[in-house]
Amino acid sequence: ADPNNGTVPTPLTNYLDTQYFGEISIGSPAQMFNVVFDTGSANLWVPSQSCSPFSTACFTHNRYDSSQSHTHVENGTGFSINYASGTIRGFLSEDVVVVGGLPVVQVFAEATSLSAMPFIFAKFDGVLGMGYPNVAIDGITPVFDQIMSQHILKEEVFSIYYSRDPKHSPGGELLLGGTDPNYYTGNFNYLETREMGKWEVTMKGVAVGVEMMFCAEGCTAVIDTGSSYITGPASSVSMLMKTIGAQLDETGYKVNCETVKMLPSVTFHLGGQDYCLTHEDYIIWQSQFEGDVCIVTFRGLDVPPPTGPIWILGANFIARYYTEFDRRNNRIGFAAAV
Ligand SMILES: CC(C)(C)OC(=O)N[C@@H]1CNC[C@H](C(=O)N(Cc2cccc(Cl)c2Cl)C2CC2)C1
Repeated sequence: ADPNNGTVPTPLTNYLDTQYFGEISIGSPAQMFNVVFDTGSANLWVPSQSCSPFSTACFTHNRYDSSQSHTHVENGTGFSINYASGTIRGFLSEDVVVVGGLPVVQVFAEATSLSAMPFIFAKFDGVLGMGYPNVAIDGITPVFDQIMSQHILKEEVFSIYYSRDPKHSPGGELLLGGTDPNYYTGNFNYLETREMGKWEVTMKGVAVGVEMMFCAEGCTAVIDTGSSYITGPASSVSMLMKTIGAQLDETGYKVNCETVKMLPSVTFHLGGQDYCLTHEDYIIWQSQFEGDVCIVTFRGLDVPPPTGPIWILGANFIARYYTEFDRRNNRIGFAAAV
């Protein structure tokens, strides 16, 4: 009998409200890795033991050593990902991957070069993409698809809880096969995924306070558990930041901490519902020795057509709204997070 009745939890660590990751193992005997469960991508990669000696980001992270695993299967096909934020290059291998105690035989990438930016800031070792197969590079079947084909999950869904405060424990939870009532209240509101095969929905507008300011004619919102912040078209975000009196410096937007209490809410109109973020949700208040710093968790990012222009709703949105990703019905559900 399955103690979890067809659901599989993985506790997540919350690093500074910007990186949420959980532990998986690869190989036999198990080699442990911390990975971001990223709905914005669909591949699994971890740093490789055969990393180039010049890749600093590799040596500060756990590395997979295929020579130490008796379930490793050679593949060797080349692999590379160009993120907006950095690049990784490597080659494919196959081995047993264990997520929440569930083993799957999985093709994944061993990264032999990781761009220093931004991976030297990463507390996690790698990325486990939770996106649809058609987003997967090299046409590799993603981990969640391999798990669904075992027909052991109660429902073909997974849900994500991100805590809002690094001091809470756990920092979050990935639940395969269902939703976890410990982490949400009220009912779910569902939105059909816009384009088959991506975790994105149609957004009907973005309001600041009571005033509709952006996306009034409709736009695309990507629900991306692997992004720290909310991003929108650079012009829209800079107008939004001007409205709340935020200044842009080399690390992002900041506001004077004295003004935080008076900041307006920002509301996202999704599927007939209003999803409101208050300053509590979109300001990260950091007390530093030279005084408090108040970071605004919005970034401008212009994604070129045909994909863009898009808004990306990342960790700070998900921390407020518990999210269910439903592969059976191709829809996303939101409920108020506890
Ligand atoms: C087109 C395609 C390549 C599939 O696009 C993507 O994969 N798009 C990914 C979408 N989700 C966020 C991913 C990302 O930016 N990072 C880097 C990152 C994020 C937060 C904090 C840190 Cl420190 C870092 Cl390094 C990966 C860790 C998830 C890119």
